[in-house]
Amino acid sequence: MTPVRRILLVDAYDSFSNNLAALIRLVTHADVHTIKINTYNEREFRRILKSFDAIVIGPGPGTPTDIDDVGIIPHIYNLPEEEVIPVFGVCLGFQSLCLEFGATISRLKVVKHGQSSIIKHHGNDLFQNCGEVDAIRYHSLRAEMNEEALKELQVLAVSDDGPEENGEVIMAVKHKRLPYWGVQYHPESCCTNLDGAKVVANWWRLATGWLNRKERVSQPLPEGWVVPLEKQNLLGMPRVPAERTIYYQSFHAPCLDIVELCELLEVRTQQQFVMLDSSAKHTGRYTIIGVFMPKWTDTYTWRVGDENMFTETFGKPGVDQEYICPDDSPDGIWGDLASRMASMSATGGDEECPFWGGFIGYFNYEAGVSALDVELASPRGDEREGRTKTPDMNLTFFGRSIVVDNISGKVWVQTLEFRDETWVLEMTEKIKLLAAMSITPTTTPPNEVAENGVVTLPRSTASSSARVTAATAVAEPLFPISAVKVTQPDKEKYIANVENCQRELAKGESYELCLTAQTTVDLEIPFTDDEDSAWKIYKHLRKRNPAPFAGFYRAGNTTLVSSSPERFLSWDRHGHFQLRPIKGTVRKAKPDGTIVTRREAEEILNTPKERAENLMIVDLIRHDLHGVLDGQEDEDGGVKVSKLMGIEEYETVFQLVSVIEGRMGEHMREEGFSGMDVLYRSLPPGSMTGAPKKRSVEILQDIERDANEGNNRGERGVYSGVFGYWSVCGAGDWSVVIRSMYRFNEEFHHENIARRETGMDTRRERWRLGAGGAVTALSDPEGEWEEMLTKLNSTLAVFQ
Ligand SMILES: C=C(O[C@@H]1C=C(C(=O)O)C=C[C@H]1O)C(=O)O
Ligand SMILES: NC(=O)CC[C@H](N)C(=O)O
Repeated sequence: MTPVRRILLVDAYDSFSNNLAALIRLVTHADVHTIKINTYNEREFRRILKSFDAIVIGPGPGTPTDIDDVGIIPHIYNLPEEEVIPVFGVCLGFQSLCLEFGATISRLKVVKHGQSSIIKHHGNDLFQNCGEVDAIRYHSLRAEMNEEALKELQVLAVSDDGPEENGEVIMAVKHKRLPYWGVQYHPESCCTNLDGAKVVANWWRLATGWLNRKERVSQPLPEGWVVPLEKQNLLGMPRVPAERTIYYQSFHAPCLDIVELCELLEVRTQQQFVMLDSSAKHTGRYTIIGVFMPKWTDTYTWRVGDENMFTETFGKPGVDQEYICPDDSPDGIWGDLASRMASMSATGGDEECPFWGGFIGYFNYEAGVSALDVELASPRGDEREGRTKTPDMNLTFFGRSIVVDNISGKVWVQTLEFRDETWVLEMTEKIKLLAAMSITPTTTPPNEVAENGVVTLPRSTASSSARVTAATAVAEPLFPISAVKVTQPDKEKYIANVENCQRELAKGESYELCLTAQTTVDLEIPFTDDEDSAWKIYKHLRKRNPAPFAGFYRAGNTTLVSSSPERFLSWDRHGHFQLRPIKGTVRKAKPDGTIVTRREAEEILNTPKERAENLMIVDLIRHDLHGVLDGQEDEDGGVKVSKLMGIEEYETVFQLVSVIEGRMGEHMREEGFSGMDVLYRSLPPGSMTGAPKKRSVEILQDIERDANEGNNRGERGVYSGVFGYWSVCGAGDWSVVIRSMYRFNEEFHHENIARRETGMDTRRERWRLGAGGAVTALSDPEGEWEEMLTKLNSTLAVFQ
């Protein structure tokens, strides 16, 4: 039996390399190990190569002429004769091959990011038995041949971009003597056709042919070869059996009104209140309320870089600190959460109910950036206001909860606490009574529910127009206009930043950048008005901009009011994962006052620009999922795109939405992996960064820092983070914090005391809103500004 071959994938910090690894694994049946371009020095690298049969050099940001972008790669082509090893280069890897043998690297006149081209080839070598190759390209740079290069390299394929664009662009080469091949396009993209992916099989046939002729045999892996980091789980030990048992009551209450339910639970007067809501009847389905228990419910907050986590217990004065990690371990807080959850997992809940108790809260954008191992700009924006006041992680653990299925009308009242049955029974009675007193059924008839729990909206444009009109109708303002001061991003600055982004795209530093900007709303509220502003805003937003991932979170010094349409990541207790990135936005209201129909939206969203934007994120998310889920022993593991660029209708916009799914097999879960491993390794959400994620985050941090004067200093804060739950039953669901607003409860605390003392009649509070959009090479800066405003206005309109 021939031993299993080993392939080394050298990753240049790209967001598609795990897709490439998955494709190679599938096609070659070899073991694929991934290292970064700078994991090893030259000496170590050469030693390691002896254990491999071939190298794949992946795509990446930057240019092959810059050593920082390619690291170890050039050494691969300069190995002594006896160490030569077959190579397959993709995009940056292809360009580095061409550069090494004399080609010149220049910029494309018209860059190609997420767009497809027909690749012209002769059906030989890499393209043997390939029919029409329709392939996705992600590049700003090109390799151009000259006499010197043509002595060594043979061109195998080109694409003809036409004289208006780039003319003929080289798409594949091989070395004439040495076992080196490369392609400029991306065989691993989900939109490259099968003939385009076949080159990997052909390369492997050619590479193994060469290996056999040379009788090159690889050595065993070096002693102590470490498991790639991604394969270590946060828990660091096998799954622990559940110790707790949940007690619950369930009943049907189709007339239950969520707002009334929250008011029954005293949202108006409670200092702390937490709810994940589904106010639109598609995608989202459940409303989950975490019920605070005096002296019992803990809220955990943490700041990036801190060794301590803070714990605040509801109804108890003071804050406790707990040591969690040394500064240099990025896993610290995440590992800590995984252990906490392991010790709290429970059994005995209703299979139908997604949440049985557990953590609810958010990780902000900066928490995600640090999980990606990118250093945060310093100093942090709020440093002078006290570090604990603006947590990057803010989670509350709930033993008591109420869950409402907004489709079937089923309600669960549950507790994880010991001897807490009385609370469950009393709460059940209260809710039944509340529902009985309600008048109109608020749930959707079950026949609109698809099998997967996703409800499709009616296609009728007439009904949608009516709804938009209602949503945009001028209502009584929530706060008197004179009490509201809005500070919006500066238009010129935003447009200049779109252009800054596009300059980076043209250089090959990124393929797509999700640029954002911050808006603040300062309110002056009479001391006599004791109705809580946050709840007032939420109720309004719930009606005005109903959203599948809406929610309200007030704990740990923060109030977050969300009407997000975007699921980031969900997982169920059986290891099924789902991500639903949105990219591509059309505003429904036209400037002339009429409404965009679904057909018109389809026309706008079916353009290369919008589809490219969406595709890049789909490929990026596949990569994120592959990163954790690949290499499982269970056969049912894997990643698939179950919906590509569907059009979804929301209150004020149409959006292009894709769905990517994956499965974590039982074997992995037994080892101790959980949904948190996937969440941790997928932050921040790719739809809020662009691709490749790491470089894009770095670029955006620079660009946005410059844009955000005032106390944000380029931080996105809760906006762009994720908001959701991780339940003791093993399930989780997290949305992207967009179309949302938040405030830090203690901001102006001292000023407000002074105001009252000096006899002023108003108190101050500041709400923060972010908005943005993906910038690509095809973006029109003015259009991007408009798109940002459209998104901003979906929430800002509450104040106008
Ligand atoms: C950046 C925002 O939204 C993101 C960007 C989108 C786009 O570029 O079309 C769509 C949804 C979100 O992923 C926002 O709402 O502020
Ligand atoms: N996808 C890639 O590898 C891109 C390579 C290079 N950064 C370019 O833009 O051309």
